[in-house]
Amino acid sequence: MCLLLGATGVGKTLLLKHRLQLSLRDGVSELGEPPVTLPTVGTNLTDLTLKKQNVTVRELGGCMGPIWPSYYPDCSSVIFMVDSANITQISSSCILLLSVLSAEQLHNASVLVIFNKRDLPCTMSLVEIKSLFRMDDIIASAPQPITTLELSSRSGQGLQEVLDWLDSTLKDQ
Ligand SMILES: Nc1nc2c(ncn2[C@@H]2O[C@H](COP(=O)(O)OP(=O)(O)OP(=O)(O)O)[C@@H](O)[C@H]2O)c(=O)[nH]1
Ligand SMILES: [Mg+2]
Repeated sequence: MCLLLGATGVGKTLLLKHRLQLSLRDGVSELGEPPVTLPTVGTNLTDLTLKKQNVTVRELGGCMGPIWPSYYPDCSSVIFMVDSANITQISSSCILLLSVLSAEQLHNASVLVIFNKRDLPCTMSLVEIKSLFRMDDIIASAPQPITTLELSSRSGQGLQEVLDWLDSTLKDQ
């Protein structure tokens, strides 16, 4: 089980329900305009078939933060999403990420941090965002292996890298 976590509105549902599944079926270039999504009150469960291996991804809505830990026991990998265009949410996202990384039950999980919404104009560069996040310090001190990626769930740019990461976590198991 892979958990898809992140503050509300960062783009988890768009990625899981309308991008990962579709791109596996039709290819990354055939995505089209994104449909409207609603805030997830609860969880979204999706099975993905990657190069003949299956992985179940569970999105936990941002508003479910207080009960995220009850889903940690079955989890072998974590995708943590950040809205890199929402500068006011950066510090709270950073605190959320630190609390996820410090959870004992997730110490053996592989972690992917996605900086989403890279299509929006006037966003900071990835270098600036990572420095606000103190990403290098986080990677150096966390017990988990952490990978970072840039993504636009809207355009699909970066989706293939997310699929490749998911595939690599399955091979490691
Ligand atoms: N421009 C742009 N908008 C995006 C992108 N990803 C998601 N969005 C938009 O952001 C809004 C929130 O997306 P959701 O997928 O519902 O967010 P969520 O993380 O599932 O939110 P919760 O379920 O409340 O935790 C929607 O209007 C999406 O279309 C992106 O890469 N670029
Ligand atoms: Mg959602």
